[in-house]
Amino acid sequence: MDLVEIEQKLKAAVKDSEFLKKEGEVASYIPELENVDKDNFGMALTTVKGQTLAFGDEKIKFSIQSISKVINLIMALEDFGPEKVFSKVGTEATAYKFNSLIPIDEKVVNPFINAGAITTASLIKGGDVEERFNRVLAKVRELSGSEDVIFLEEVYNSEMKTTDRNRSIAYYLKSKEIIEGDSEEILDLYVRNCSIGLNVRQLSEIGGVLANGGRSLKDGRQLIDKNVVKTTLSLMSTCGMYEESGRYSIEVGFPSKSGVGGAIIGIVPGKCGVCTYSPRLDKFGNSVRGKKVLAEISETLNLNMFIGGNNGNF
Ligand SMILES: NC(=O)CC[C@H](N)C(=O)O
Repeated sequence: MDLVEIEQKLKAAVKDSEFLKKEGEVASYIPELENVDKDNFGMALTTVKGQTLAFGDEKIKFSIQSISKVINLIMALEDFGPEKVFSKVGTEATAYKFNSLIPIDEKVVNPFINAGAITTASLIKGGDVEERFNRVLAKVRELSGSEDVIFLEEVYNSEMKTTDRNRSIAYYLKSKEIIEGDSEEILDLYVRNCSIGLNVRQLSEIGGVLANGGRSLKDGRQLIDKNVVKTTLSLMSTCGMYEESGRYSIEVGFPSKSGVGGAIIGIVPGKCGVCTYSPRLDKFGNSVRGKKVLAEISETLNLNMFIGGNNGNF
């Protein structure tokens, strides 16, 4: 399939999803997240050859929110290795909401709920919060191949004022000795990471690197260790879409991660990264229109990992 054909299929999927334009609600528990045009829609796809196609509101920057959980995990694994990381967070899915305290026992059930990502944030090396956050920003810039990744201060301030639930999670994790260090600082880093601002093109480039076994799309340099990529993508496919992960996997069939800002990043190993942005969410916190578009292109572009046959012909 050539790029022109891919482009046609993407456009068709966007058009076919138009009937969902008003479906779902924008997240309001972080007040600043309501401050967007609810009908925005953008998408991008980046092949492992480094070609990117982008449509719609492709220039609009939104907060990465829970997609930062992927970055937290990658950095924790690189900084401390799997043994330490998986002594603190597990590898199994949960039926509880992303901000629940229930899936915390000896460890947190997985790294893709808030408690898990607060834990992995605690395993990102650096001196103070500033230094650690700068490392995270540098990583996102490197992976997206773009310096124009920003910190959305209004989103950060808005969440910091309303983040009682995450604050209680951080203190609870400290009381269980799952995290070490200052709970407030770890919470601060977690929320800063959620407030990173970028667009669909930049996120799909990150997806492209993950689809390329962690190698740069520009010069083939290994930007993320291969084993870290393997672990991250496995967990995304089983836990990336919260308590909807199983259903989503049936319908879409490749590792993905969503955020309450309205974005979804998807990775089709060996083929492409893809990103949708549409801020209206379902009750689980996943973008309604994003899911529909990804389900359609999974079929029309043969991206479903669980279907063999003609799947290699991307
Ligand atoms: N699901 C999400 O995107 C959650 C991220 C958000 N910053 C929170 O902690 O609640």
